[in-house]
Amino acid sequence: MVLLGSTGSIGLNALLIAKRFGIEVEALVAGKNIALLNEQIKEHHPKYVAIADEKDRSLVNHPHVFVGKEGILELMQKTESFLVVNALVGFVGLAPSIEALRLGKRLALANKESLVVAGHLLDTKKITPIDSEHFGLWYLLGNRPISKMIITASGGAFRDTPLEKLASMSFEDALKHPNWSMGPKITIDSATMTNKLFELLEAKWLFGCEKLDAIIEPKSIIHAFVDFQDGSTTAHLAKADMKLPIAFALLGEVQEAILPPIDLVSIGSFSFQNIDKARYPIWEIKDDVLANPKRGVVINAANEVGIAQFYNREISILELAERTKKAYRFFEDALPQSLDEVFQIDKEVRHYCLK
Ligand SMILES: NC(=O)C1=CN([C@@H]2O[C@H](COP(=O)(O)OP(=O)(O)OC[C@H]3O[C@@H](n4cnc5c(N)ncnc54)[C@H](OP(=O)(O)O)[C@@H]3O)[C@@H](O)[C@H]2O)C=CC1
Ligand SMILES: CC(=O)[C@@H](O)[C@H](O)COP(=O)(O)O
Ligand SMILES: [Mn+2]
Repeated sequence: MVLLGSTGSIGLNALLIAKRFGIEVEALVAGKNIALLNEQIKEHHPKYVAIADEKDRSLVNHPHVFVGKEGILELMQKTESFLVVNALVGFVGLAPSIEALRLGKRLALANKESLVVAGHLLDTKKITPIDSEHFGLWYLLGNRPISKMIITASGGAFRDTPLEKLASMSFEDALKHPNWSMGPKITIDSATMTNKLFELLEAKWLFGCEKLDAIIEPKSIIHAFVDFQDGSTTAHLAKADMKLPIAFALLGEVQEAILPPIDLVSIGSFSFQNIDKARYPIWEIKDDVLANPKRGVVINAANEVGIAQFYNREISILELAERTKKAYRFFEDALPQSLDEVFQIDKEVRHYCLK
């Protein structure tokens, strides 16, 4: 396989699964964590590697090092593996997703931003999602007619924070996810509920279901529900551990234990809540976004700029959502019809948000 984002949270789990099932690692792509990349090179012997910055090239213990965004695409063109795992974070993952599909490869996609910004322009038949809720939905699907898909949210780091304290919460506070251990960007997106908005778009493009929603399940044990037209509802439960969705994405089918079983008696009870717009102001645009899913590129660009501003202590977490909504309203006509337009709109929105 070709693994993009090998030094991240998903990347590390993907390498564990690859090792356990003897999947050959043809190429590794990392960003700035060269020390970890060097360890991975030693263990997995990839033919090619890529990194983000030219200045780090000489630090990489490998004879075939590609560099930068173009370098990732060049690396992909060299590889023979059928499977590309895209675990890059953010908009930078889009071009490699496009390239993987152009090269006729199967795309195991953790980089949900690719679907958020350009889901209508990607061939989702060639994509296997690496996301716990979408894995759960896929697992539940049968041949019976569906009326609704529902995914769950943990509520993120500020689920129980008094509302009046939200504005003073720091980036570091927002990184304290109650259930999942993940990279920083998606953990912030969980705290703002933007992750769930993205996941509804992801589900829309992957499954084509018109009725979609999300509710809070604070334990992150139930990941998805499917309502069927006959009145039945089924649920997918599993421990909060990405190795299960990753194993299916890498292997297609899995017949042995990846995680221990759920012990319902020790869990004891489940509770569910609606998503409160006062705590998660991004949720005010949820219905509009689902009615206009091609506008995901605007939300993503504004959100990426806002997260950097939140990190730099220029804005609060509440302002992050407000700025994203402001950009969403300002760019109401931005409906990309091509991948070129996606890149153009992304650029314009970032420029607007940085003014
Ligand atoms: N973590 C999770 O459990 C889940 C994650 N996802 C999605 O998966 C994706 C990855 O998330 P996660 O693993 O948590 O993120 P991390 O931040 O942990 O990892 C991101 C990876 O991308 C690399 N990277 C970032 N920028 C560049 C760049 N410009 N060039 C090359 N490599 C780069 C990083 O390299 P380095 O660290 O070396 O700089 C790292 O290997 C996200 O889109 C997220 O939404 C979806 C569901 C669950
Ligand atoms: C592991 C995974 O799939 C994440 O997307 C997770 O869902 C994030 O947690 P939240 O439910 O808090 O967004
Ligand atoms: Mn998820």
